[in-house]
Amino acid sequence: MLRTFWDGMRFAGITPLVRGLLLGMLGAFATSVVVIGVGRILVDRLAAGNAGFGVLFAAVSAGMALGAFVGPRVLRALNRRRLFALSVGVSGAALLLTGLIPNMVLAAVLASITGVGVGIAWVIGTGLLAREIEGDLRERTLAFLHTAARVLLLVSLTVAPLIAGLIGDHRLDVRDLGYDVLGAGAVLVLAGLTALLLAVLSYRQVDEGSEVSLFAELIAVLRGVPVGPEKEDERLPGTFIVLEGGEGAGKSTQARQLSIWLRDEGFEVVTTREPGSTKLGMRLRALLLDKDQTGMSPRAEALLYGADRADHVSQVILPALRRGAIVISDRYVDSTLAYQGAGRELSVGEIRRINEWATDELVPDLTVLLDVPPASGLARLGGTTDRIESESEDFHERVRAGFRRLAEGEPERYLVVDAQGAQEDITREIQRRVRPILPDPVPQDAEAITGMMPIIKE
Ligand SMILES: Nc1ncnc2c1ncn2[C@@H]1O[C@H](COP(=O)(O)OP(=O)(O)OP(=O)(O)O)[C@@H](O)[C@H]1O
Ligand SMILES: Cc1cn([C@H]2C[C@H](O)[C@@H](COP(=O)(O)O)O2)c(=O)[nH]c1=O
Repeated sequence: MLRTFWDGMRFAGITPLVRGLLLGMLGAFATSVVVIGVGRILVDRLAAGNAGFGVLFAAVSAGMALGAFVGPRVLRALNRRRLFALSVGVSGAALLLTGLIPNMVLAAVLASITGVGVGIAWVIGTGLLAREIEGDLRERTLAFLHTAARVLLLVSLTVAPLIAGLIGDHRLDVRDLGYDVLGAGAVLVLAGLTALLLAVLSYRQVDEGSEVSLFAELIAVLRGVPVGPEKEDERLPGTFIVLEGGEGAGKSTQARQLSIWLRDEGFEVVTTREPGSTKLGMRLRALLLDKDQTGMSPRAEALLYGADRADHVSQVILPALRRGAIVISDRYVDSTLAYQGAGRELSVGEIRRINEWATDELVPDLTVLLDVPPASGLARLGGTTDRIESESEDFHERVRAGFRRLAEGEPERYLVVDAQGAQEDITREIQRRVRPILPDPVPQDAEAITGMMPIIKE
């Protein structure tokens, strides 16, 4: 256990985000276990007995479940990183108040608030960690997190009651006013203050430095108004669909079928691909796939794919989406995350950030992952292979696993299809998934028809 803990400590500091997440998650978790640790002593002092402890325990657990399942959905307008640090702070503040105001009813309410904070922090924290770190490192970091959580549980069940006992209960009389200082309350205050401090430290590490202050963002969310200047992609009238997968998975085939169907349905469709859909892109494609460039440094490779994408987004994809078209792209950011991230073993978190910048955070409405064993996909291609196709089998296996992990991380935005099935079946499966996200078809002469409406003419 100690070894896992130590290993994790060494890796925990890789990026400020990971460090901030671990600090915050452990801070939040500590608040819930301290409630359990000294809860027994607290309810005895408040004359609430076994039933009181049961209520306290149930309040924390129910709060955690509520926070995990409902919190991020209800508060989805708030930046997730900020919501993370804020929920750590809320669980600390609730714990602090529980310690300061010794009252059973209030303790139960505050315990549930502590639980909600912990639930939100845990669910956002694990999600962001999974996105930020890859493979073995992710396993180690999660192992570290779980070991540290167990240590915290052990400490709060043994050391916290001991400290509460050592502090003891005292009565403070100031003039006519009396205040009961409880040992258990003091432990809760200390733990609450620690969690608040960790929330601040965590906030500093995880916040991306938005131009909108946390306070302004909170007020906007509570009032139900948009936070800061609306991002352009939230207002784009078009629909962005991406086909991803390894070599020979059938992306071009399915992109073609999809565009034929959508055109028949009356939509303007732009079919495009990466790399190589702009003038600059064509030159980058030639360079990237040229076998003479074997040995190109992985970072240069990732940046060149990013450069192609930046040009592609600004010159082809965004203008089409602004017009309200349906854009179907054969490959997008996930290809870099899978090929250069998983395949070349670069940091997926770093690649993601570079690409967020390159694409101005344009995210597809739907990504269809055509999943095929590399050997089968490559066998379909035949002929000569390019620089990337001729990579080792291990490389292509890592790429496939990388794609699948991305889809597992965001199941609502992906359709994963077994690409070994018959082409027609795959086409039908894609159509079934695409249909619900389509806008109402616009007739070709819509402008003329709209212009004829009397109310618009006047
Ligand atoms: N479901 C399928 N079953 C068998 N063969 C298929 C299937 N889908 C496509 N193919 C065939 O596999 C070959 C590669 O298909 P396609 O070009 O669509 O793949 P791709 O994923 O775009 O490839 P690349 O990675 O080179 O871009 C083509 O000959 C195509 O006809
Ligand atoms: C976008 C993108 C692509 N690649 C690789 C994947 C393929 O081997 C080639 C593109 O060829 P295709 O026949 O058009 O599929 O480039 C990559 O490694 N990283 C990327 O971001």
